[in-house]
Amino acid sequence: MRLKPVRGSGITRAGTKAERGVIELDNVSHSYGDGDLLSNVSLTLAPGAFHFLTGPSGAGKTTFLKICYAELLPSAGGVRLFGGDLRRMDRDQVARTRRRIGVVHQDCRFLDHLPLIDNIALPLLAAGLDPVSERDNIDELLNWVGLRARAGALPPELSGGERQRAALARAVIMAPDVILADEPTGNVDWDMSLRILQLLIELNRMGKTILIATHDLHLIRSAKPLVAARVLRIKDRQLHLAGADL
Ligand SMILES: Nc1ncnc2c1ncn2[C@@H]1O[C@H](COP(=O)(O)OP(=O)(O)OP(=O)(O)O)[C@@H](O)[C@H]1O
Repeated sequence: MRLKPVRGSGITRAGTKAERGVIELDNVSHSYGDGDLLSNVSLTLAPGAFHFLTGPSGAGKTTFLKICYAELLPSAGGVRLFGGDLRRMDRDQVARTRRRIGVVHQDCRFLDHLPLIDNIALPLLAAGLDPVSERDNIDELLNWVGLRARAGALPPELSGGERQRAALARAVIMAPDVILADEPTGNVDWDMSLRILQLLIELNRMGKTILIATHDLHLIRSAKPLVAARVLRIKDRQLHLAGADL
């Protein structure tokens, strides 16, 4: 799979030379109003790195990812995306920057009345591009995730594993530099979990930076021989680097 950059996407590589990390959080804290959920968390995601993010249910993994892709501004602290300070970006800059980050949402977020192929093309439409001219790219992506025969299916007709792979295809349609995946193997059997993990590892070998939030320690252990991954754990509102004890 080549994952060719989408033409005319407006994605800028300006500032790349100055990048230290593709995503940098500096002393980030976040509260939904009832005490800090995350407290003084810092992280630099280096280009091409592969990270897992784990922690118990409710620890703040999804919140952490939302901060990383600028869906949520943290209550305090700094966020830099591809070298740019999020708080100094205007709406257009934020939109362009977010196109460089592909997200696999925990709940997949499909439009149920649209066939799978149109759901995968949605990010193209949102970026003002013509999906028809990207048809080869979409077909190649569907092939890559093994869903070419399901292109016309509606999301409710898909199995859990098909939905997760479709969500991954949609996350990479804009050829992002970073992929954030929130429980991408939730509700699928073990063979399918490994298949999805392999797809994410393949993307990493193409140079993509990967961050996977998962509570599945078995999945993380299975990745060990396949990829040099760092494992981050949210515990007691802090981010820790997990050791060999995992
Ligand atoms: N928009 C919101 N408003 C208020 N509270 C929220 C909001 N989003 C999340 N929370 C709360 O913040 C806490 C952390 O939620 P989050 O989804 O980030 O955790 P998580 O580690 O991803 O959990 P899980 O593994 O169960 O998906 C939870 O108690 C949740 O109820």
